[in-house]
Amino acid sequence: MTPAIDIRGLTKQYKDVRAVDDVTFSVAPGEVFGFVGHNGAGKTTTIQMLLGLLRPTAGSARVLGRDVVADSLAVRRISGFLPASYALPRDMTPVTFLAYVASMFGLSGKPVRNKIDELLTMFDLGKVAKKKLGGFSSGMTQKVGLAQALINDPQVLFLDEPSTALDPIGRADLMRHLATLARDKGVTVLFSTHILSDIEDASQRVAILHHGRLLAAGDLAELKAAHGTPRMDDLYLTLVRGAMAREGITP
Ligand SMILES: Nc1ncnc2c1ncn2[C@@H]1O[C@H](COP(=O)(O)OP(=O)(O)OP(=O)(O)O)[C@@H](O)[C@H]1O
Repeated sequence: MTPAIDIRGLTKQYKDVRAVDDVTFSVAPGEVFGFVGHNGAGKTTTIQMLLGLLRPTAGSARVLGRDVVADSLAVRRISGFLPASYALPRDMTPVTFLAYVASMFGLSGKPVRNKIDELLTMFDLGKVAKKKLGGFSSGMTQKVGLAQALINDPQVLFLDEPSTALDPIGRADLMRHLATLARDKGVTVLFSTHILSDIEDASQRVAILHHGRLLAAGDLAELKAAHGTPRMDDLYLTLVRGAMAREGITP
């Protein structure tokens, strides 16, 4: 099966920092894929390269067959993106903001109004649909962020640390939404996180990044079995300690 996201030797060198170092993995169509790493591991840089927002120093990547450098506009058209940090326009409401994002994709009229209603219901934002975004809590802001990422009915969804601002109920709801999108609509989801329990709840397959390098990628159950670690946090610690030992760093 052709992967939905295919990353080969992807590398990003900033002046003196190799933020992403020769990373290779793929994501199958319709899966919720977990992209794990500590703060500064290179998750955001990778996602931005996949969306054509940053140019790789080396390597390549394709999203549904489109090259992320040569065909970045096409990639963005079929993708949804929730950045790790962003500010919503304080004077807009969820309705006006979602209509605005839709207009960036050239979408308007009744189909967009229906889509906005669907997203407001999905994220339980109906009661605040006409309230100014300036007064929203971080959890509600996150829900509006997720709604905007879905306005264009994306085939691939990139979520950069989507659960960070959510409380336990919001987090469980998010994981349920992601599973539903993948199962019912065939949406491919790549979400980054450093919250290991999110991965266990949502993903069958994962990639684990450490200081820009891929420590492991594949089926989570198989990785746990291969390393004799029944839990995700044990697997993560085992892989990180192994990497540190190879680099001559004592924990
Ligand atoms: N524009 C930049 N110039 C120089 N270095 C950068 C730049 N952007 C990111 N970096 C560095 O690249 C590395 C990877 O950063 P990145 O934001 O991709 O990590 P991350 O895994 O998303 O982290 P977090 O979970 O904290 O968001 C870090 O060392 C960071 O300081």
